Amino acid sequence: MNEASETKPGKSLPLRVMAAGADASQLPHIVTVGRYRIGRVLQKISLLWSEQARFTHVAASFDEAVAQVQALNQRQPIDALVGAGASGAWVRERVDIPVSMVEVRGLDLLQALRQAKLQVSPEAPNVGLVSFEAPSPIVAQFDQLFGLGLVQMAYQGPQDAAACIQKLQAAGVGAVVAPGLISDLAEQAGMPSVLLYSEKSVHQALGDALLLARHKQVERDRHRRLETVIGQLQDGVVAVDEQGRIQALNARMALLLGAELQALHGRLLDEVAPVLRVAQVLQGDEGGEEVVQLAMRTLVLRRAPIWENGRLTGALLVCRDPAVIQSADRSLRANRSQRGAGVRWRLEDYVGESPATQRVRQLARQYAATEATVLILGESGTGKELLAQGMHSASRRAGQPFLAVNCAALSESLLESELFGYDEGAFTGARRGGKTGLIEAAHTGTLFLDEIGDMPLALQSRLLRVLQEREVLRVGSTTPVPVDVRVMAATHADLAAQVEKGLFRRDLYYRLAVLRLQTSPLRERGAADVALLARRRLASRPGLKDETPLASTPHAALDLLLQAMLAHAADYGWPGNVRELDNWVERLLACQPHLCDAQGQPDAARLAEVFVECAAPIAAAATVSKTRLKDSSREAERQRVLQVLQSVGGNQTRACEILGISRATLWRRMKAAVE
Ligand SMILES: Nc1ncnc2c1ncn2[C@@H]1O[C@H](COP(=O)(O)OP(=O)(O)OP(=O)(O)O)[C@@H](O)[C@H]1O
Repeated sequence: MNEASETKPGKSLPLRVMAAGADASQLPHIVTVGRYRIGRVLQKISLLWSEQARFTHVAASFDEAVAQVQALNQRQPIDALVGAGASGAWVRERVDIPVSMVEVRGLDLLQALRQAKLQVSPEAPNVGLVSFEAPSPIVAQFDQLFGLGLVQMAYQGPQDAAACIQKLQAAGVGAVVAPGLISDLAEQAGMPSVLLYSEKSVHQALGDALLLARHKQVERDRHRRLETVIGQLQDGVVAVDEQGRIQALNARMALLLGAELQALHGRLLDEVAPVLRVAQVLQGDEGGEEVVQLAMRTLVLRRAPIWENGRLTGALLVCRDPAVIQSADRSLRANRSQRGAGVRWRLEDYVGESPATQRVRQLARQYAATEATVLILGESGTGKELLAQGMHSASRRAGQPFLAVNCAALSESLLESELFGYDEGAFTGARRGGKTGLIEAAHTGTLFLDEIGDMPLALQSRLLRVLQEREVLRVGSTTPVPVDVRVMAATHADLAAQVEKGLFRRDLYYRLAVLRLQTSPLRERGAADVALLARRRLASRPGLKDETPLASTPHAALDLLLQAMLAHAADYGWPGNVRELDNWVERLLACQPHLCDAQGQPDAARLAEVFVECAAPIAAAATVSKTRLKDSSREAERQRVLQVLQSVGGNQTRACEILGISRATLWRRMKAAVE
């Protein structure tokens, strides 16, 4: 047999034959393995398949073949292998690539035996049949039945191949049918041999290899896609198989593990980074989140087992930078709090040129630049919320949520869940998934607590904890959530006096009153401020908001009316402050035609009729001392509330509109009225 054209052992021979125009790199990569005779057959037949696959031939056997296949796979991933006989089985046991084996078929065997029989000599008339590992019992039965005179023999590998030839010679075998190695050795020993495998079975093996390769290729493409996807992630991601070997990871994870991405594939993760304790998850532990130190960084590690069809097939580990989590958390909370994030006012909207107003504006501007808690004191309708919003807008928190809650308007339990939120199942009727409280929702922004003086004592303690610890505990939860919230509080009440009476916690009072603002009631701000405010309010009404100055035509008449209205209210106490003034302006607009006489001049009597509030008792009160003025105003307030409520049949919303006060103020005044 001619061995001259044989590829030198140890060299890989790429068979570069393919259809014109096809992109070779897209074709599956199949490697045929075999030396000598089987090697040549594999190369020859694979040429015929070159349009369907890219072939490389490894002309080696056993361990040498294993080493070459592995090296080749590193350079150009192999989709499938084709092997035969003992060497093929040897390689199949040792590499992680699908192998298609060249099989021996019955008819092929008979054909081969016939060919061998034709080559025996009278001195050695027997035909030998060698198979790998064990002789075939079926062939033995055939031999017995038909008296073929076959000498069957088995060999276990390269170590007993030479001995096998000697045994064949000793048994008078003149020609042998054998797999690659034995048939080659027989030829070398001068014994004619026929290859056990037919060309047909080699074709069949190549066809099977192609199917395996296509399957592998699809899997590899999927894997590549997965790696591309996880490559985009900011987090470090690694997936391991059930043994803890790295199957896929991204560049970020490779960086954290301190090695090249490619070099990490297939390595045991527990050896590379024991701190990730992957073995624990592979034992079925559900993992969860924990903080670990990796590559000199503090990371949040999330580990999860991978289950497929009820079987644990690996684990997924994700390492996150806490800074990324914090920023996501911030934006989540900010989004969540959109429900109340509307800030309408800025500090410039706090109108007034009286020294007291200017001073408040100036102080508010200074406070806006700090992070300290602010307590705003003043009567209802004097712009306390306006100032809080203004400071928020002028602070570094502008753009973040501004959430307001009126502590007087809610019952204790409602206020508690509104402010602190609750966990799922915290109480009967608690919403599924729990609820985020306003304190949490205001994270990175400002929380405005209106009417803080009305906050129940139990909640005062909880609020104090938030201010001291900078964390909030949801109702029913034991895990505090860190928050970064600036608190501004407001009250019309004399909080210091409430502290003395034990109605307000002293420690909370000091916490809240780090910075203070005192708004002035309208009656103390002087006629100029009142006129200025009234004009601004009038000018901001829809339809009047044009370029034309109020005092010129066509608004001159209106301005005249406004002046008359203010003159009429010169001694009025404005218990509802700016909100009430607003209400007056509204009334003025609505009653405008009725308020003028036939000459178009303001009619004092009609004014008095429409603006009844400043009739005798209040006007008279304006001349008495400040304290008495307050008392008389309060009395007037009470009377007016009762009067208005009566006139609207107890409809509180309507009464608020008429009085120009908030519901909380109405509620307070109603309380005072029944006391
Ligand atoms: N100095 C001011 N300049 C312009 N508008 C003002 C001023 N003061 C109050 N207002 C207006 O009066 C109305 C009530 O203001 P705001 O709600 O801020 O008062 P408040 O003191 O918080 O009242 P309450 O205690 O009843 O909640 C708002 O429409 C606000 O714009």
